[in-house]
Amino acid sequence: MLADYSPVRIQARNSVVDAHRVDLVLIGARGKVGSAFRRQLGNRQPALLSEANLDLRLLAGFDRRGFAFDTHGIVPESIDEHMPERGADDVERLMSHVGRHGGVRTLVVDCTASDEIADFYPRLLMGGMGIVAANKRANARSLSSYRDLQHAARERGVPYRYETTVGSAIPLLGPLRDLRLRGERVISVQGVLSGSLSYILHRMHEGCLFSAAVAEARALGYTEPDPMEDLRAIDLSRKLLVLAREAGFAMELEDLVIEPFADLDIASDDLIPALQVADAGWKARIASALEQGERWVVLAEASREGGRINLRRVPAHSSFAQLEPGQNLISIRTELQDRMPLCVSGPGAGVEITAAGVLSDVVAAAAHWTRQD
Ligand SMILES: NC(=O)C1=CN([C@@H]2O[C@H](COP(=O)(O)OP(=O)(O)OC[C@H]3O[C@@H](n4cnc5c(N)ncnc54)[C@H](O)[C@@H]3O)[C@@H](O)[C@H]2O)C=CC1
Ligand SMILES: N[C@@H](CC=O)C(=O)O
Repeated sequence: MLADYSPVRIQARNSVVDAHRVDLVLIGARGKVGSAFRRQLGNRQPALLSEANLDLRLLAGFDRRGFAFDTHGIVPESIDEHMPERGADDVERLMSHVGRHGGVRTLVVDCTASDEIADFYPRLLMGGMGIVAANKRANARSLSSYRDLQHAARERGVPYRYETTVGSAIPLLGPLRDLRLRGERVISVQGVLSGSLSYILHRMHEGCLFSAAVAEARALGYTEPDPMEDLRAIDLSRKLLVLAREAGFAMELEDLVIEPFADLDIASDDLIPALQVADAGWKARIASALEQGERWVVLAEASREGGRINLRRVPAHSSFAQLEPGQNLISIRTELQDRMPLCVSGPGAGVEITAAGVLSDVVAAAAHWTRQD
């Protein structure tokens, strides 16, 4: 289970240098994104050491059921077999323990969809730990708690990155931040921001039934752990809120007008059969749009005045209607890019691509610390 992690010195340009060590604590370690992240981390560790002087060690990993912790570092792929059961209060103990793990820079990587874990962020940042999150919850709370997190990270000089929370691995929040730093005011953002809804609608326009399309999106790892969060546009509203705030709009959830994609009252463990009640209705709506040369898309948009999410019919030749299944497209209008808005596009969901985005954030977070040395 343990890797041989003696202190690492590496050969670089005819001299020997110490690698920059960063310890990782992975939460949601055996979830879909967490597992893919571990595989990718394990594959990249040697190259990151030799090419970027980064010694990224997996110090701890845990999920709802178990945890593993070793000060020497854990081989990322070994967690599946070696994760003793955890007790109810272990998260609290583990977080305190990690906080005391003196001297070494520690980065908490949150691959859960958990409010309980998001509650720890202020303490982690104020305690000098960095955070990389695929979890959207913390940034989608009140504007003041969003700002407090930004402030805590800045004050303590620790990295806080969450690029994958909007548009998966599409570079979106970073470029938005760059626009703001150079003083370019964003006027509005608009786009197809949900990977699962993009996939489901695309498949329905190809003739797939609604319930079957949802089942496919779930099997592909595009949906949230609870797919109803996608269908009710709850996940999408979190994304829009984060995107709007990163664009510089002082936005609260109440400023968004949200039309759920499918507002079914389902309290069943057997979700897919329960969704079949909506199959016929969707079939008719899709047929009617196609007959008129149109397609349905779920658009999310925000400006300083507010935001909205709704299902719309758009001409079949328009950019939003032409997306591949699961693809996102975001158009950003700024003072300097108004007539020709800045557009970014790419896969909006998917386990491997999201894990790759998390790994990019981890590397960027480690590089943030490296620059302070
Ligand atoms: N699948 C995708 O395309 C994308 C996913 N994300 C985000 O990634 C996150 C993870 O998604 P998945 O891997 O699909 O979910 P998942 O359900 O497969 O995994 C979640 C993991 O978190 C753990 N967990 C939940 N609550 C916990 C708690 N209180 N303490 C410790 N562990 C806890 C679970 O045990 C599980 O290991 C979600 O926040 C999702 O929104 C973000 C961008 C894209
Ligand atoms: N459920 C999300 C996945 C990424 O956050 C989506 O459908 O976009």
